[in-house]
Amino acid sequence: MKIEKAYTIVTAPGRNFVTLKIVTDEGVYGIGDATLNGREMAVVAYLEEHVIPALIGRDPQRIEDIWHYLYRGAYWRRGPVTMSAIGAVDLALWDIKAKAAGMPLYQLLGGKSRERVMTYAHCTGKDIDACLEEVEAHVKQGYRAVRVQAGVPGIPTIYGVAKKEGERYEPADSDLPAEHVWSTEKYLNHVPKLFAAVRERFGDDLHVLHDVHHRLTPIEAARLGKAVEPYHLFWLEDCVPAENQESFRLIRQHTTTPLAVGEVFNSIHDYRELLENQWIDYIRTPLAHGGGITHMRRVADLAGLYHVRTGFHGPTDLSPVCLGAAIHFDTWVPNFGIQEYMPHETITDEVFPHDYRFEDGHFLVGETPGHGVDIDEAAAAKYPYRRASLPVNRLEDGTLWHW
Ligand SMILES: O=C(O)[C@H](O)[C@@H](O)[C@H](O)[C@H](O)CO
Ligand SMILES: [Mg+2]
Repeated sequence: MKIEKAYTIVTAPGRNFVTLKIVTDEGVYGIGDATLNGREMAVVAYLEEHVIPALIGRDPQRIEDIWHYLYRGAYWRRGPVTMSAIGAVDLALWDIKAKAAGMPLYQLLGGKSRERVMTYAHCTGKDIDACLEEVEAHVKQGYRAVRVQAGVPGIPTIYGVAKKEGERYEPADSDLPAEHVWSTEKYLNHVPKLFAAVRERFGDDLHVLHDVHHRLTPIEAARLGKAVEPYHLFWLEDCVPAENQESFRLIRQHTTTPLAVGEVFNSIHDYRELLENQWIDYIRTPLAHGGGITHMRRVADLAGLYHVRTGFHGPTDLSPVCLGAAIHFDTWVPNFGIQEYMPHETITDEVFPHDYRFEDGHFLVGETPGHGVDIDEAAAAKYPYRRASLPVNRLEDGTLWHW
């Protein structure tokens, strides 16, 4: 079998997505997700100029060798653009291998470790009461786990909270970055009240998660982790920027609140100290940004040594291709924790037909050979790309702040 051609498809059904399609001389093809929110065209350029020409004529079944050719063989290693490009190739190649074998991807990985994949939903509100209503609606739909984010008095816009009630939030919502105002003091004084209210109304069994989006310093994160211990969160996510892995030593010394990190990571080396020192509890890197299945299963295995579980990123800015592949991975991986789920818009689902199903707060993996997600190229062509950016944050005095 040989790779005959490969090309990128950029489409914006609701939001931007980049897809890589690899076609073989035997007619079997595979697709991978190459979407990097707000930096889509950088990955397209990397794939078209540096990756696709080097793939033509290769045997697509040699996934491991192609991965190392693109990673180890490159002078410039790692980074989100490179690793998303490699991730897209890897997902497409696993799709091809599973199709050629006539197996759903989870079978090729080693078979089912569980019957269904627990997901968590996003519940947001302009204030605590509005957020509680969202939780109520999701519990009624069968969710066992919810991420809660509510507006904070005195902060005009909070990332992760929908602009209008009943709407979802879109991370990249303007041509150039919108500017948000951030106040750590107001946030830290308010947010524990949200968890107290959730526990009071919904009791102890519901899994409750929260995302800090990297806004705190280590000692502030320690204070928050400690303050919310009575409400036993499933996890506290991205409480500090994580370039300095050592920050987590300090946080861990102060709190038993479980910590999740990694949606902006792309390499096993980003995790090494965090895992070896047992400073975190969940890894978040999606397959599409972490070099695909070939690399992320190594990260998951390393994590497993330290009782750390997976909790893959699953926002609307990863395409159904990444989500579909993740559901196969989640069905197989021994140390699975939870899968994030922000439902895609109907037009997104129409462009990306898939066989995974959502039922009663869980995903059920499909049985179609491959990862079970396809792209309708004619439908994709109807939605042209438009630049969209994530916001930036400034403190109340104008200082540019962390993501
Ligand atoms: O789902 C999450 O946990 C997130 O933090 C997202 O809202 C990201 O910020 C977004 O996916 C960036 O592209
Ligand atoms: Mg997050």
